[in-house]
Amino acid sequence: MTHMKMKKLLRYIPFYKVTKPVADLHIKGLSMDSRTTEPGDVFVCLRGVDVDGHRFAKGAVERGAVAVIAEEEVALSVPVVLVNDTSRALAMASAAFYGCPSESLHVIGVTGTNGKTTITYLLEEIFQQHKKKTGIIGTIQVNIAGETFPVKNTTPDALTLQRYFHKMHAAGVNHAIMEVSSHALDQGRVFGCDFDIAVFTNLTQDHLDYHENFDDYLRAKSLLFAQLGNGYNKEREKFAVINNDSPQAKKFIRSTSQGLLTYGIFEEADIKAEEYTMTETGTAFIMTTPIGSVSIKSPLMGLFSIYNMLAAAGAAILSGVPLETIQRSFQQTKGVRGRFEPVREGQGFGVVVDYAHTPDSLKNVLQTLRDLCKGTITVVVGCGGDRDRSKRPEMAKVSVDYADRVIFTNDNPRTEDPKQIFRDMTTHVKGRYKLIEDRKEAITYAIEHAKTGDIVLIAGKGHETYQEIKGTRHHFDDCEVARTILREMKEHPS
Ligand SMILES: CC(=O)N[C@H]1[C@@H](OP(=O)(O)OP(=O)(O)OC[C@H]2O[C@@H](n3ccc(=O)[nH]c3=O)[C@H](O)[C@@H]2O)O[C@H](CO)[C@@H](O)[C@@H]1O[C@H](C)C(=O)N[C@@H](C)C(=O)N[C@H](CCC(=O)O)C(=O)O
Ligand SMILES: Nc1ncnc2c1ncn2[C@@H]1O[C@H](COP(=O)(O)OP(=O)(O)OP(=O)(O)O)[C@@H](O)[C@H]1O
Ligand SMILES: N[C@H](CCC[C@H](N)C(=O)O)C(=O)O
Ligand SMILES: [Mg+2]
Repeated sequence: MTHMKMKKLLRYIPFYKVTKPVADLHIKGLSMDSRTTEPGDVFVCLRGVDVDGHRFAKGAVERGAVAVIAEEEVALSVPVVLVNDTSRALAMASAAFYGCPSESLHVIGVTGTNGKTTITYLLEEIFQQHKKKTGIIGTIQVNIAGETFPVKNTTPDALTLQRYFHKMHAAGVNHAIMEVSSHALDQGRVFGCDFDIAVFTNLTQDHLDYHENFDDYLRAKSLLFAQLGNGYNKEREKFAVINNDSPQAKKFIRSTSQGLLTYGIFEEADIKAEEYTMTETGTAFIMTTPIGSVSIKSPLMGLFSIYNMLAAAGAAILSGVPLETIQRSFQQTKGVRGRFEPVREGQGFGVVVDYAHTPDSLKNVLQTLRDLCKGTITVVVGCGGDRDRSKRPEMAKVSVDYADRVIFTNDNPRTEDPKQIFRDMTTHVKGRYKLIEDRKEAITYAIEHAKTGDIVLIAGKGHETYQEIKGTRHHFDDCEVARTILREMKEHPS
């Protein structure tokens, strides 16, 4: 789509008031950033977390914006469309501008504190086995039928998101799988998106820097289920796939009026894992489902991986995938980059890189390692700067409670002083840890002190390839660093 009539665009925005007639106005695009606005664009003023986009409306008009969507009157030479909520208006306008592409895609949204990326990749593998063309949007990257794009956010802004859906549609993708963050739900980034299936993983502490409290975090997450079925396409049935073992399951179930499929291990559920076992090589269980039972063997480790497989299986079954395909896919899965990823250079101890950056995920991973480890467990971990401060002492406590040796180090201090982050982390833990600010030094120390049968967990950064310090991103990759150290040790044994 290269242009559209403003009149048509406005049909998708339910309530608005215009300051000047827009009947004959042709628009060439939408913009939410005055720095990149182009002639013919409609500029949408977003009330940001840092600044108020209304301040930039004039600048956008100077760059050629032909209309502005705003929440308050702004004195401009072009028509201003007044709405209650510009974020949601942007989402609807973006969907309209790109021809509502999500309506013609089979869209699966995954939300929850942990497991989103993993489940989306499990689903990508299943659908590819099922010979579907996939598009995936999430923390690691966007991948549209094999073409990849770097990401700034786990869930992109509404305009970028609709552009990706449009690209998917044009590339012949039929299955779009995406992570939906609580920030995205709160800011209406996915408001213009017609989800067919919404998956809930779990809800534990994170992001309380952004959300006022845990209830506010829950409310944001539940919006995905509340908006299920609100799209224009009423022909296809919509489903919520809910983890019934989560203490919050009922609240999510109550948020939707659409179909429901539950999964779990301990509570009653439509999809259940029974007789599960865990070994050094993975997990095995019997998966009972509404379409039959199947025996699952997978290289994925830990109880949390079983939950991720059940969630993926739920969405896949609702998408018409046979159980045998799901079974084969779980057996052959390569896992996800930076999620419980082993680094093997022939050393006699284990090194695992994992993206655990919340108290609950760290606990899950350390518990899983405890069951596998014959020796001692060392954890190398830090807490991100400019993020939830209240999770810092919790993550430190989990480290000290579940690992034998604890090394606290930097993990993207961003604009914060690392020493303040360490102070926050260690207020309630006494002794039993070592502080090594430089992450490479910390990893080196952990690996050099590991003995046969031990395990070193390097947590928090997973797939990330940078360390952000004072606004600058320096190249840093946990797997790469660990591999280099292990190789040097092999070449120069001391
Ligand atoms: C805190 C937060 O959520 N920030 C997001 C938000 O930016 P913002 O509200 O701060 O925007 P702003 O800088 O205040 O600007 C407001 C408006 O003015 C405009 N502007 C600004 C300056 C100017 O000169 N001209 C102009 O027009 C901006 O384009 C914007 O439209 O909206 C942007 C567009 O959607 C996001 O990219 C940005 O994410 C930042 C980068 C971020 O770090 N977000 C994190 C916290 C986040 O969203 N994380 C979640 C979850 C991660 C996970 O757990 O997996 C995610 O989905 O990534
Ligand atoms: N179902 C789960 N329950 C608890 N912890 C999990 C679960 N799945 C994965 N984890 C842990 O959480 C970490 C992050 O997993 P993943 O990247 O799949 O989650 P995410 O929800 O996408 O996270 P983010 O919000 O950062 O994008 C993993 O490295 C692992 O330690
Ligand atoms: N998407 C999450 C990832 C955090 C990962 C951790 N390495 C950190 O930097 O805190 C966030 O931006 O909050
Ligand atoms: Mg993710």
